[in-house]
Amino acid sequence: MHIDVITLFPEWIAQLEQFGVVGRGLRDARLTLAQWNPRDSADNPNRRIDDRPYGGGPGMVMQAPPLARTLERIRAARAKPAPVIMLSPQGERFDQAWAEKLASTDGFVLVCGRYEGIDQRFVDAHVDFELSAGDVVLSGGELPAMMIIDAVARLLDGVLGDSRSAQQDSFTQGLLDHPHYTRPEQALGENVPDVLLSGDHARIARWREKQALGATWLRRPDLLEALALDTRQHELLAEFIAEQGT
Ligand SMILES: COc1ccccc1CNc1ccc(C(N)=O)cn1
Repeated sequence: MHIDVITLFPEWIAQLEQFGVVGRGLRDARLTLAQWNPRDSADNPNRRIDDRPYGGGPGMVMQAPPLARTLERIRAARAKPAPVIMLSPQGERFDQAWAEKLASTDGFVLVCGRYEGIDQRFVDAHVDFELSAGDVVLSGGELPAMMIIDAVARLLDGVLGDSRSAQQDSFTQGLLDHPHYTRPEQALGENVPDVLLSGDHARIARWREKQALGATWLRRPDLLEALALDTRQHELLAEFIAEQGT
């Protein structure tokens, strides 16, 4: 998996190699990253790559030609053409399903805009997907890009310690996660739920699924709508709801 990132702050993206499981994945080359600065493709001595918006208005817009030349350099360096994804508040919401989709590709290009945005002619000519990290306006696409890189890297073989299937991430099977506890057994004046100390793995799995169903019902009923719960899950959720009143 190879990810090319077009960004005005290449050293910021390169920092991903320093930290955590994704950093190790990068150092072990489970996935590889390359950063491309559009300023290196500027056609002026001041390396300007933005200009004032036609039609007036505040701020600056990233110009199309330096971005297009940057993409040409990426194409020349890469064997196969890869999908071009631009991060923007106008994009489709990035979610775990998108992470799974991207993790099954050979790689992609991430375009990080700054300023008020990117000249629409670059978007029309070269961008395959516009993705958004959420309904929030940021100073640039770099943080959403790093979020995508992290979410995808975790899904690649050899990046997470134990096999990924052992890491029941929340959103697995479309539910929120169950609560987690660890030592010490007494902490902040509270104990650990007895079931987790019982050693009864079937009972523990049942409790965890019930908590995941309950948390989803309480916080994200929209996710629950999207799921076809089986009979057992309906019974577990009913039990959770019945206990809510107590
Ligand atoms: C006004 O900013 C832009 C406008 C257009 C493109 C890029 C930017 C850069 N900013 C971004 C980028 C992404 C997200 C997101 N929600 O994923 C939020 N802000």
